Amino acid sequence: VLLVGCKSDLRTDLFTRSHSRHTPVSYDQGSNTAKQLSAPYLECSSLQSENSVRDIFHVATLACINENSKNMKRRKSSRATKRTSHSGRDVSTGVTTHYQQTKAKSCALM
Ligand SMILES: Nc1nc2c(ncn2[C@@H]2O[C@H](COP(=O)(O)OP(=O)(O)OP(=O)(O)O)[C@@H](O)[C@H]2O)c(=O)[nH]1
Repeated sequence: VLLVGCKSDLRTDLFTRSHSRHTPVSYDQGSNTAKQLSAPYLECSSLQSENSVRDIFHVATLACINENSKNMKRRKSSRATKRTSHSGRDVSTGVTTHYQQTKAKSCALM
């Protein structure tokens, strides 16, 4: 989960500050809410910079890739444990069995 504060330009917009009934959220408010969610906090303004919006997608993409690779590592290690227990060998020795080697080569990524 990423928490994204949008329209960050309104924080410094004089018209918004003097005429709007709503007060823009401060960086600290956004950041604290993100902490409660255990999520990174980012801000952007499509009005000020297209790059800032692109950066959000960049960070979100990297977060997805990292999450996927973590999940794959978790899946791999749980499969290794299963294989080891299936082969009846002790994992704590760190010895790679022939069974593990041949199975690892046959895995398919979807
Ligand atoms: N000040 C400011 N206004 C913005 C920004 N991004 C969008 N707006 C304005 O917000 C309004 C809504 O923008 P949209 O791009 O239509 O937002 P949306 O949420 O996709 O709206 P829908 O397409 O109706 O779902 C428009 O008047 C935009 O000009 C921003 O970064 N800063």
